[in-house]
Amino acid sequence: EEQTCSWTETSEVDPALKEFTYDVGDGPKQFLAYVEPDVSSFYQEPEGSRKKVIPKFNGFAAKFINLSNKKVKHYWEGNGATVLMRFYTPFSSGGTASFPGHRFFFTPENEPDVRLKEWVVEDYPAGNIMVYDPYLVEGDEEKTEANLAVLSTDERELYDMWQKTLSFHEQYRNFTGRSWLANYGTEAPKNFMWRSDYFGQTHWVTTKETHFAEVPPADLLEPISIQPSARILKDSDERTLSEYRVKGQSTMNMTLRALSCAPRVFEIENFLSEAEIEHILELAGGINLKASTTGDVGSNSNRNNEKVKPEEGTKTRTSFNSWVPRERSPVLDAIYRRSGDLLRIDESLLRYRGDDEHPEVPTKKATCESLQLVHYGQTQEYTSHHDFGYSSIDDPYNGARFATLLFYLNEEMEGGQTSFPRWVNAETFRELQVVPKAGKAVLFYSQLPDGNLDDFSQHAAKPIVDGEKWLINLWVWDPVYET
Ligand SMILES: O=C(O)CCC(=O)C(=O)O
Ligand SMILES: [Fe+2]
Repeated sequence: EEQTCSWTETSEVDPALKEFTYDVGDGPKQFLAYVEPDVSSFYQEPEGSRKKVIPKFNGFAAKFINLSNKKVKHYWEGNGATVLMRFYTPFSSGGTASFPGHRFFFTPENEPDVRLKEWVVEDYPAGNIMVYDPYLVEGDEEKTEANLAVLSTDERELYDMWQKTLSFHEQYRNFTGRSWLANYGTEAPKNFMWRSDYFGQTHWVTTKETHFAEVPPADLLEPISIQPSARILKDSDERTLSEYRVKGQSTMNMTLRALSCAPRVFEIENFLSEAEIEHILELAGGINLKASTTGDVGSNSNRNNEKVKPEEGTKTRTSFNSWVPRERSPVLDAIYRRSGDLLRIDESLLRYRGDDEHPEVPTKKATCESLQLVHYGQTQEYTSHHDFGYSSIDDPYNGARFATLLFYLNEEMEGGQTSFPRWVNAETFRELQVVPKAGKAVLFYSQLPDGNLDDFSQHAAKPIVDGEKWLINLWVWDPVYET
């Protein structure tokens, strides 16, 4: 068989995964936890030869947990203003990117003056997880148990699941130095993850989805079928609209280059061709972009936790965006297939599937979101945030965003870099900045190889100083996408 990527499949375990023993109350168990390697290894140098530089940026993910059977309101208090963030349904969690010293509080749903619990965010990682538990009497199990008697059996089950998660979190943090931001029981990602062992590490992967050399005529760019049976391509099948692609090329190589090891960030030059960019921007011309609404890192359980409209002046995201489904055009479908090859994720996982396609995956739905088209004008930005959210404690799959692919559609704007302020390195306290270049893709993972959410994946789109920025992004989930 012809080799299609630089990575040979082996049973080798990622050396950053270390076994530790924990106990959440039902006996000792083993877990393979991600332990951040010594920074020297990122430079391929002997252990201890380099020292990690503490970044100037001191923000991180603050996760709030409502361990009560009542709906509560979550407020942020800062800069002299009190801002309602969102509602939390019973036993749900949510979060936001925060900084040491920030103040938050919970109130009952209809009593804004009653503060059920207040927090001042501490340093990382101590300040990661904020719990409101009205039943707990510190150091008195008997009284706590008596208080818990008000819970129904179902509520008690959720409460106990949270207790296991919190207990695991503490043991995991003692072992790894990081907070456990996922639910207890979350497994290692099912999807393939490219290794990023040292700066500049490269991987290559081939794709049959070669570049479009010209934009096909409009009548060939109509939406395609969503029927799984119409989507299956055998290896030997010709790719769609091949007469408009680069001539004489049946496969194309893509090279991933590691920009950061913790978090794992790669750049891929020339992922999109000029013609593909032209097509996407043409589509964009017919799309009515809306002001971006995301501001606080949500829990995935949007069905429960209503967000509230961010107040003017507190928006973390000032760009405009729109969702573009994969089936919108055959060229977009090709870009999804190429993205699947890049991530080494079967393309069928990135669309609605037939019964015989990946029956081991518990849903038929795509495990990714629609492409998101984003436009930033002068001064617009997306302040530091995480792409992940928190799955509900009773989500049997613990689905969460896994990887983000950003595709830049233009270049030479001033500002507009994608920054990773917490990248682990031994040289500078400044953020890692990726400069947009037309056709370039950036890949980063929001999960760690042990299934935890990667707090260090925090990133921002720097404000546009001059010009504008166009980009599309693709969010891939693991193991399933649930809303
Ligand atoms: O615009 C960028 O460079 C980053 C965008 C981003 O972080 C997002 O859309 O989640
Ligand atoms: Fe993002």
